[in-house]
Amino acid sequence: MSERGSGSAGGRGHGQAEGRGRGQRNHSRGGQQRRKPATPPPGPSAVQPARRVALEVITAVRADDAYANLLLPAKIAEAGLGAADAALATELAYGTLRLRGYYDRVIALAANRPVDELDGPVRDVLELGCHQILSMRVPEHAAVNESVELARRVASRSATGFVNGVLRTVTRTAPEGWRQRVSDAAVDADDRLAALTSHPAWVIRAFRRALAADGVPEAELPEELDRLLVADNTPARLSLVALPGLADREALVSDSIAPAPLSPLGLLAPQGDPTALSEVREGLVRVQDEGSQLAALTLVRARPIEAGERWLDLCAGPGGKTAVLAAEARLGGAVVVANEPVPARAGLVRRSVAAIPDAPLVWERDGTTVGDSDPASFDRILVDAPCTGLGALRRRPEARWRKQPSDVAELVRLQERLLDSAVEALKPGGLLAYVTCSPHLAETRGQVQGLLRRWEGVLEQLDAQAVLREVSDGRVELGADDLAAQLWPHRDNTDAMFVSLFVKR
Ligand SMILES: C[S@@+](CC[C@H](N)C(=O)[O-])C[C@H]1O[C@@H](n2cnc3c(N)ncnc32)[C@H](O)[C@@H]1O
Repeated sequence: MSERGSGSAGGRGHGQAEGRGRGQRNHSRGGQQRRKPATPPPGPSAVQPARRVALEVITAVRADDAYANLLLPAKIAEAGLGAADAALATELAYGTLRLRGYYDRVIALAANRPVDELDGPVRDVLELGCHQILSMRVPEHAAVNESVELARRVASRSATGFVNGVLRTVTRTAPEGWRQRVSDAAVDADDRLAALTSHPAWVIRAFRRALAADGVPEAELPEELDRLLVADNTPARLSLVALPGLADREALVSDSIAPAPLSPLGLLAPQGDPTALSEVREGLVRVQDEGSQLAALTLVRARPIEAGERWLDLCAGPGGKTAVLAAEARLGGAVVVANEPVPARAGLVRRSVAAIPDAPLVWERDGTTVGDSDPASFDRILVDAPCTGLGALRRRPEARWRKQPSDVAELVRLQERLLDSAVEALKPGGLLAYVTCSPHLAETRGQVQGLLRRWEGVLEQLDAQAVLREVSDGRVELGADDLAAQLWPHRDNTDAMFVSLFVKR
């Protein structure tokens, strides 16, 4: 660390209390000095429930691989938080998980040691404290004092002094000053971008390649990449889908709910509890990113539905696209089979379609075997394959830290096997949509090239871009002159969904 010994709060075992005024020299650079120091470490006191809930979620994500979007609502309900505290807990947990890569750099500088050397619970408390100090308008004394109190509860007694010292050091330099220090400490340009935007460097490289392949000229790549990384760190809007034939989208539009710009089924609502809408409670309106709606509609609207068609959603869990397919199929007289091999997720698929009359049959099979068990059986198949999920970072705050580059090859192999199985299960003349919520080229355009090579003379690629333009009334912004379509958060305000379409000869 270039700042070693320059007055950081660390430099000793974190179990040792940091005496006030020692090791706390100012790190700020010209004009960025902070006003007054935070108050001294408090004695035992109550922790605000929102902070306690946020810390429990952050710790469970780190230690138990929990999913924040599933755990947080449960913890909020368990703690009986009201709307304001629930919103605060959400900002604390999601914001910290999203930006922890950046906060770890700040902590390493402030503590003068790599964060890997810290005990997990201490690191969690420090990251949560940094989020409040550097990104929220929480008064410094509240952020520091409550963090010390949290440390008292989850770590050793001596860790409280360490947490107090590190966070007090953080408060002494303004947020812009920390950005400068983190930038100065980076080893190269990609490391700097990774640090400042809180993305793993390998993800940044994958995004750069995907943007280039999507037609972004080299000179525009840095700015376009910046916009994408910023969009990833901006919480997604609450996007809803009104299931066709079951909910009247226009009737739901109000002062606070607007029609979504791209999807003919979509609505945009203010952040908050979607179940405040009775149609959401009844399962007629569902929370779903507009990009996912467009992906499902690409398969549906590629050509008119003929009564009696059989459709297969090969990788259906948790059932978001299944619900759209099932509602559309019902209107056109088609039937849907949804397949999801993970039993708990198959349960979610059943729930997602429970409100739809003639709900789809749900199989719990390995999708790679369906081509053998049910050859030439379906008129349309959606393969919304398991993927790295790198296109949905806005909505899944911790997802960027979960995957490793080594995961990509295994996922690509599974996607290939699922696609081959789907081609076998498709009737001649049938339609196949291959979709991922990842822009990684190995999972998108690379996968399409391989598929067309393996099934030369059998599969023909169709113009998914043209279908998407028609579905969105020309409003979707697409890049490369290609048959497949790549959506982007910074351009389309959707997840980075990749959508491709094929017909079997
Ligand atoms: C990207 S998600 C699908 C999302 C879903 N289509 C939706 O819109 O809600 C991929 C799903 O594929 C499932 N999956 C994993 N391995 C599979 C396999 N061998 N066969 C079929 N599905 C599989 C995962 O459990 C996961 O639920």
